[in-house]
Amino acid sequence: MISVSAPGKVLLAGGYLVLDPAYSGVVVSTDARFYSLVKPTNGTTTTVNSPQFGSSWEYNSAMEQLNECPLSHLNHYSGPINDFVQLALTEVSKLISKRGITPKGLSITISGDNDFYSQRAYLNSCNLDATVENLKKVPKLNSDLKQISKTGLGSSAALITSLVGALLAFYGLISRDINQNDLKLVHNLAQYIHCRAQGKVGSGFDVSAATFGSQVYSRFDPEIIKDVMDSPTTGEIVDAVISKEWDNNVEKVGLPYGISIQLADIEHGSHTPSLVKKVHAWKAAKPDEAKELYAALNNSNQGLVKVLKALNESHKTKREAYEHALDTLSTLIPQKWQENIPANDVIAQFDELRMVLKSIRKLFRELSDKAGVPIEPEEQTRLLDACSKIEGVIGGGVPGAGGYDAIYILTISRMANQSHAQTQVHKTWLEWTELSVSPLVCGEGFEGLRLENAEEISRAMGIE
Ligand SMILES: Nc1ncnc2c1ncn2[C@@H]1O[C@H](COP(=O)(O)OP(=O)(O)OP(=O)(O)O)[C@@H](O)[C@H]1O
Ligand SMILES: C[C@@](O)(CCOP(=O)(O)O)CC(=O)O
Repeated sequence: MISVSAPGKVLLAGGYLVLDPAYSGVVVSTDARFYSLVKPTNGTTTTVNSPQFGSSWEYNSAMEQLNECPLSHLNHYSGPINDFVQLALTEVSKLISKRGITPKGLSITISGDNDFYSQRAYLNSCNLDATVENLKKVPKLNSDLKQISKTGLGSSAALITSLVGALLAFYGLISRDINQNDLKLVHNLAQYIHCRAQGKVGSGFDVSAATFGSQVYSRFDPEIIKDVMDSPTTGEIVDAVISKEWDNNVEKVGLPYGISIQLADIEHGSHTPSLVKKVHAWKAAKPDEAKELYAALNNSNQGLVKVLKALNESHKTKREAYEHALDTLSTLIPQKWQENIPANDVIAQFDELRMVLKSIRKLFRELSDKAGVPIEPEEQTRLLDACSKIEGVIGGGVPGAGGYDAIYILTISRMANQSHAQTQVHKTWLEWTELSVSPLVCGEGFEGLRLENAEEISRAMGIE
């Protein structure tokens, strides 16, 4: 028995730009994770159980036979066909057969931490407000969801990455201590499967975060997988694609010590592909204007990378000044920070972070105006502005493609306890009436793919 997990993601900066290899994005991996548990059975069938979807999918035979009758789906006894799961199984089975391994009968269970799915309906049914305290009381890996509504953490990318990782580890194609080469293999295979399952080649930052954790990401060349997107594949083809030289770039950078991320799911929601389509239409119609705005956004995004690195470095080399900055700024409203800069250069770095987040938001609003797309809609502006007036709040924004989906806020908070800033941000959300704002419990996880204690995960999933 083996269990492998992969985290969710929040794209702090780089929405739209990250689709172009010339630009990079800053992505934070969450401590909300997706878990895949793989158990050998004596039989020849492969069963995948998803307690959260209330579904099981049974495949007609051992994975090697699936290989002979690709994608056949004999006994689908509860729930609709799950293209994401099915594609992961078939493509992995082709690869392991090609590498000379005989597949076994398996029982697989997949579950995501509660934050991947909105718990609103569940809390409502228990007459509870959407507060972090109440969310913490929801049973782990809640399978009593009243409806499946995603919160934007990238459930499908984390699901595919954890499943691919678990199967490759089970069959010994990656080692159990998961080294860099193993991560590359999982990344390439999961990225290819995820693109194929989605029917499009996105930037892939979600699979990259699920594999490598928090990072500065620039994308791979879509040409690497373009040819195999629609055509039938064999083990040879899958192996050739994942063995290519992928040119994606991953630089590990996380949130500096003492900074935590607060996430909220906004009930309204937006359809990401429509936003992307409209932005691209504007870009095609006004190439010069778009070039200029993308350059400015890139400048701010790079500024974010630079200041995150500088703060991480200061935490190592100027510990005392760093701790002093945390103590000072956690009690001040952001607008007062600049007055304290002369006394402490780490405060200047925190203030720079505040300014760079503001400038990214400003440029996203400009993009909203110019492209006629609500990337930071006015309702979100009002909510973010209200949060940005709280002591100890650094700033925030709309993650990923923006829209009405979600917001993130960075606060000064030492890890262990709930800081004043966090409490006030959550209070603001609970009392907010213009939009329905529901907090997520997770924070940054930093880590990517991880081998889990299979017994513990099995117990948490309620499996004997
Ligand atoms: N617990 C689960 N069990 C089975 N399948 C799941 C589970 N969670 C997600 N999936 C699969 O992932 C699909 C959702 O993928 P989709 O790309 O629409 O969402 P997403 O990855 O959450 O997107 P976003 O980037 O907005 O967070 C579902 O239709 C299902 O096939
Ligand atoms: C707009 C885009 O750059 C970001 C989408 O991010 P999200 O799914 O909204 O977190 C698209 C992409 O990178 O695939």
